[in-house]
Amino acid sequence: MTDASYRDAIFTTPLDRVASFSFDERVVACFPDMIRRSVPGYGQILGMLGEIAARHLRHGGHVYDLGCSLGAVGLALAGRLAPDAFTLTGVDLSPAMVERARATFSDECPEHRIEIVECDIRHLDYRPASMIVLNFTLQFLAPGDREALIDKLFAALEPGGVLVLSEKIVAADEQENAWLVERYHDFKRANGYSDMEISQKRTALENVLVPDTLEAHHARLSRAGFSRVTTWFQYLNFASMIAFKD
Ligand SMILES: C[S@@+](CC[C@H](N)C(=O)[O-])C[C@H]1O[C@@H](n2cnc3c(N)ncnc32)[C@H](O)[C@@H]1O
Ligand SMILES: O=C(O)C(=O)C[C@]1(C(=O)O)C=C[C@@H](O)C=C1
Repeated sequence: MTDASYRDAIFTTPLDRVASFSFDERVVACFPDMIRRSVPGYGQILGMLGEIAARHLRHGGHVYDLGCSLGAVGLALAGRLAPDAFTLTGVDLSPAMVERARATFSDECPEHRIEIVECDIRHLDYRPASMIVLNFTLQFLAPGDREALIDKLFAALEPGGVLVLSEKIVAADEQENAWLVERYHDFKRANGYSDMEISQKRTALENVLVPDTLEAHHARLSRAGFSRVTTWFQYLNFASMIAFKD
């Protein structure tokens, strides 16, 4: 990374009132550490995205990385594919994320054709694309806005294109869900988060990150027109799907 990345200590002190989570400067400063310690399988998903791109991306095709944060998906693709293999547009709404992502790409892979746009992914004018990635981003959109975005992305994809969708998920069965969430909290504890940090972050994410069930994701993708949807990764209550357009 271009700038120093700090250890996530955002919820280490007790707060009288926990504000809603946002991707502000404090989060940006510790984001690489936060996401690796908070998302089970995050590094493995990034590694596999390079392989999926190598397999499914048309040579020279365009990629969208929606909610790109600091550009981890673009970096994974640039690490796996030659500069002439693809062009990529990373999109994020957070100015602090965008600024650092731009600096990272110009420092780390200046030969790759990667641009970062500061924009709401709901309002972007999409050009035809061969691969679209939503790596833990759809979950932050209001539930009522998700279907329209997926429909728009289906329309932007070329025939033969793929959409990769990674999300925190909820299980429809209450007992199953409780077990997954408990083990997820164990995962966070094992990664150095205290009970207080876990509980305050959970409060901060209420109504900000609203997870869907895997079934709801599959149904939405099918309704949009994707001919096949596969859940290729799941680790506790985090999953990644790939949807194919004929
Ligand atoms: C969990 S992070 C994504 C992580 C990133 N994709 C990665 O793999 O490292 C979610 C990102 O989505 C962005 N975001 C949320 N809602 C958005 C929207 N409507 N338009 C654009 N970006 C959005 C946030 O600013 C944040 O950077
Ligand atoms: O910490 C949590 O509970 C999470 O859900 C992790 C999660 C995510 O899934 O996007 C939440 C916010 C941060 O962006 C990083 C990771």
